[in-house]
Amino acid sequence: MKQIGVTGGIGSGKSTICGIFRLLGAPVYEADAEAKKLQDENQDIKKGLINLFGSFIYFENGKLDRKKLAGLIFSDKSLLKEVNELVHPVVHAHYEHWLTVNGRAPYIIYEAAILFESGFYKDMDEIILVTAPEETRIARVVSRDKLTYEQVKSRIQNQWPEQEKRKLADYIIENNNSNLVIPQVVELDKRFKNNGKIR
Ligand SMILES: CC(C)(COP(=O)(O)OP(=O)(O)OC[C@H]1O[C@@H](n2cnc3c(N)ncnc32)[C@H](O)[C@@H]1O)[C@@H](O)C(=O)NCCC(=O)NCCS
Ligand SMILES: Nc1ncnc2c1ncn2[C@@H]1O[C@H](COP(=O)(O)OP(=O)(O)OP(=O)(O)O)[C@@H](O)[C@H]1O
Repeated sequence: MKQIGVTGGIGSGKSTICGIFRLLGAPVYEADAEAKKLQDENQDIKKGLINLFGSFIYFENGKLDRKKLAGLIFSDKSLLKEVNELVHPVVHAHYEHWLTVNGRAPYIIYEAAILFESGFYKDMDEIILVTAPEETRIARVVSRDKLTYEQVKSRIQNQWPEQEKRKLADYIIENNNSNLVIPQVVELDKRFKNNGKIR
């Protein structure tokens, strides 16, 4: 079983691409979505975040105030690092467990926005980078999440520049508004199912 990492900057289209892999039968682990669930449920993360910020970072119903956390960490690199160091080991342990259940498929997809930044790319057999021009990505996220241009920019400033990611990627999916993405994903799916060969 191959572990395929899918990454890309904010708004590049990772989730959209992973949705196509899922339709083709691949198990997909969504690290960012799982991180959000674990921030609400895992007691070690909850205690750690309350220690760092105070109990106001959680709502009374026990859910994390993500908007508040985002406002604090994306403008402060050292706080972001502390939060990452708290959350990432728990997500990785959760993923290892998920693999024991889903690892019988020919390949699995591990989707994460900060696969390179976290260092977890080293555990992957191959890496797909999803790309789109920065202005396109910002426009997509502003429209999807109702964030401001500046809020999206501050997240981009905490992610590796595209040219650094390109150097470490095995495959690149161009998800601009002119390339068709489904054929690019279908070709990669064939390759991964056939052990690297295109038939
Ligand atoms: C800080 C949080 C609560 C803000 O929530 P919010 O709903 O506003 O944003 P959302 O989760 O939809 O993230 C949108 C995008 O922001 C960017 N982003 C998120 N976390 C990070 C981060 N730690 N570093 C850099 N960029 C990030 C990504 O491009 C992501 O796809 C949330 O982003 C979060 O939980 N981040 C941690 C995710 C994580 O650690 N993932 C990796 C697991 S190994
Ligand atoms: N080729 C495309 N053309 C037009 N819109 C697109 C395209 N690809 C993705 N989108 C839209 O852009 C937005 C961002 O895509 P998606 O959520 O897949 O990105 P992501 O990389 O997972 O984002 P994030 O890092 O913020 O989680 C979504 O609203 C999606 O529907």
